[in-house]
Amino acid sequence: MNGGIMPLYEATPSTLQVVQRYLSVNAKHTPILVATIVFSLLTSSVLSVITQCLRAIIDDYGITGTVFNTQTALLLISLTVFIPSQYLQQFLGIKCSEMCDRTMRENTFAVVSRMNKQTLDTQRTGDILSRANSDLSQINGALHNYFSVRLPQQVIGLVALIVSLFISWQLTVFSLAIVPFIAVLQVKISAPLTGFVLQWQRAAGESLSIANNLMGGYEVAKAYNLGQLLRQRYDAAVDQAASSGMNANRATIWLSPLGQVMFFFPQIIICGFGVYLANAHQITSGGVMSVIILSVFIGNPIGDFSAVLTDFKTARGCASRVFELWDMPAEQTGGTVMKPKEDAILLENVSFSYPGKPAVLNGLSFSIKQGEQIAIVGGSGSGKSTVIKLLMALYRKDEGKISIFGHAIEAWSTEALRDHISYVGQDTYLFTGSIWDNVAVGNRNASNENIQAALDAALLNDIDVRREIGERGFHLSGGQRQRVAIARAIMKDAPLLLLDEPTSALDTQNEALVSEALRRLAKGCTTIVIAHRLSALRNIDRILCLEDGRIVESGTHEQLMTLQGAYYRLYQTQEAGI
Ligand SMILES: Nc1ncnc2c1ncn2[C@@H]1O[C@H](COP(=O)(O)OP(=O)(O)OP(=O)(O)O)[C@@H](O)[C@H]1O
Repeated sequence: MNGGIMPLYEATPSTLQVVQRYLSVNAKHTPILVATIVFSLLTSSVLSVITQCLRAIIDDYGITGTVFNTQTALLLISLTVFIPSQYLQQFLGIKCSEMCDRTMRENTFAVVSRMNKQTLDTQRTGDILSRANSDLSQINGALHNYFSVRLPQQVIGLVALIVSLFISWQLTVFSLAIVPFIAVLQVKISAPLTGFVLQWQRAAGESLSIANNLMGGYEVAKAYNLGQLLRQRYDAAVDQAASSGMNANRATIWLSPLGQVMFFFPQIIICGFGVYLANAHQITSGGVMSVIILSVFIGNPIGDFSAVLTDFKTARGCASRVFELWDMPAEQTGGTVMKPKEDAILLENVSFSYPGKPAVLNGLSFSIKQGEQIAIVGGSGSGKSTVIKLLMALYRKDEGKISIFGHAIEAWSTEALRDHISYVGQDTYLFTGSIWDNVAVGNRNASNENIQAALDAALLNDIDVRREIGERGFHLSGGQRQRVAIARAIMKDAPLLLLDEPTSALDTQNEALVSEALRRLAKGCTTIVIAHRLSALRNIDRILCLEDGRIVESGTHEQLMTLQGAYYRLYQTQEAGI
């Protein structure tokens, strides 16, 4: 079902490993967990006092004929303490699960934002989103139940068990004799649950990927009438999710009646055996009454054992998927914040191939002086964009040497390197918000005057820059989007400018506007431009012609035309409109 997607884990981690990792990530929330347990203990102690008081009241009534005594007063005080104690226990339990969820979500987003591009290429966005959202929600749901209801129930059940043993160990032990057998049966039935949950979540990720395709490529999907095809794929993924979900539920359906038996069976035994013991004067009637009340508190966590198991197995499966995401290789960090030196860019014998693909760059060498403006040209798929991706450290070269502003690319801190680069691509990504917001992200310390100046320089004074531009800037034209990207780059004011066919998707009028904005942006910058229209390169300082992953010609437009080599042929082909 994963198609060509790279599996992340070689080996599935054990339950213990997943639990240990979860606990260590959330270790900082231990105090709140301890507070939950303390209030659960307080609640259970109060409950025990209440049952003891009831026992004494019933037994004393047989002797004194009155129900109003110190036990009654204690009972009333206990009931008063019980309410706030139970409130705090639940409140803290919920807070604990919410804090853990927050930590998990923050860590997951941090991991996604640091993801290595090479690994990202092999994954599906929908699957990543599903792990970062639905899997985390499943874990939170299970924890919410556990910390707010089940953990307090377990603490109360444990204290009730101790008190019950104290009142009559024979009655308590006998009534619970069946519990271990059913618990073992439940553990066996629930064994395949984690596997089903994993399949279920994977299929959910697949369906999200397909929905993502429909929304992301809406126009193409409509233009090619892909609705039905995508629907079929979506239905198949949802069918797979439903059948894995049903398998998981089938196991849990069996667990539930067994839980009920575990809850009721002890009570039936206590009633029968309790009467027998009372008749034999081995326990008072108040004692039997107390054990019956306590058995409800003991029975609650026992009866809920199946639900705890289901939640645990579900959360375990989802947590292992989330941790799998966390273990994806991150972008290389470290390196130093360098001071740019004289030389701008130097590539020596650089080779690179995408994972599992033939080499794209084969011993590529060129250098660019500071302030120089060069163009890289070449046939489709010759590796022009790949050069730009290497310079932005999105991918790491396989061999050779890349140095930027006098320092090897590996020595740079990735963030510092990118602070020195402005990039404008073919398809500009704009964030939801206004034009103003999108330009302001170019330099978070900029004044309003600076932003306005950048908007003016990018020829954006014909639009209301404060209006919302829709998701990804879809309420703007292609030319307007490009000019927003240029204004953003102007704000950044970086010394190295990388332009990857920024005008290729534009009509002539828009191209003229964007080209003028680009000319203003490039002033004083070292610039590498990948250009599709070769006739626009007449004024560029130098043109590098790429073929088979290496530079085959270099010179000005005039020089290369005179050479009548690779560039000349490209030019002729373009002029002929082929
Ligand atoms: N992420 C990727 N994973 C695998 N292969 C890739 C990836 N990106 C590009 N390629 C392949 O690498 C080769 C070079 O691609 P690149 O985008 O650098 O070419 P280009 O010269 O910019 O092409 P164009 O002018 O058509 O945009 C192509 O064969 C392409 O299919």
